[in-house]
Amino acid sequence: MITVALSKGRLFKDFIKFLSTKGLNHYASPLQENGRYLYKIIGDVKFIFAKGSDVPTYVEQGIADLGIVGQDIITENFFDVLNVSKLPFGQCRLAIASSPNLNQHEFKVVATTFTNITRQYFNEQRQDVELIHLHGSVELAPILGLADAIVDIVQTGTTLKENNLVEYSTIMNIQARLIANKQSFYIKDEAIYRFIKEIGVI
Ligand SMILES: Nc1ncnc2c1ncn2[C@@H]1O[C@H](COP(=O)(O)OP(=O)(O)OP(=O)(O)O)[C@@H](O)[C@H]1O
Ligand SMILES: O=P(O)(O)OC[C@H]1O[C@H](OP(=O)(O)OP(=O)(O)O)[C@H](O)[C@@H]1O
Repeated sequence: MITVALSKGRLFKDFIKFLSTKGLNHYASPLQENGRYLYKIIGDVKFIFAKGSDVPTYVEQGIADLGIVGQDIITENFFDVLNVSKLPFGQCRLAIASSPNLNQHEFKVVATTFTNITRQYFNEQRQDVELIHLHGSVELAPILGLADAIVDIVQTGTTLKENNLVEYSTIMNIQARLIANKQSFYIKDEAIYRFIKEIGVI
């Protein structure tokens, strides 16, 4: 038995679609059954449903052998896990955004959930900014004057557009990643290989 930690939000929906397009309905169908279940065993795979930012913790600690998580989460935080491969879903980007017609080089206060990535970016730009950490609805910050700009995830661009904000720069492109516990990857190599081959990741 191997354990796979899944993000239970957007990436979960994307993963189900990914499984369906590959004809892997023996996984997709039971996974999408309604309910408040926290894990599901399908054949010899146990899927656990966690918050995206907690997925690498379950993998790092060896509770899960594999995990599916956004690149943003594993870049923002250091986790001692194996970054096995990219997955063909969850595409989005981390971008600097604010009201139109401003000069990015004059931003002094930036609000974001991703303070580590943002700090590194502005350090590399040699631009001194104060960071404000927010947990969500980050777009409110420049609108209400809490910050000059934000660094946040942009996918379709709808949230920015509907709030009269524009993108200034892309900081990083993001997609889902398959990660693995370092020990499991060697100890449970056969079972892990069977699963990742079955879902067509290698
Ligand atoms: N529009 C988007 N907004 C946020 N994340 C997105 C978006 N598009 C793709 N992603 C990716 O999805 C990941 C979030 O996945 P998911 O929603 O499954 O996580 P979650 O933590 O369970 O959800 P939530 O944070 O909404 O509770 C992000 O880390 C990012 O890589
Ligand atoms: O470009 P778009 O397709 O509009 O997607 C981007 C929006 O989606 C995410 O927010 P989410 O819905 O997760 O809410 P949150 O801001 O409260 O975290 C992200 O933080 C942006 O606000």
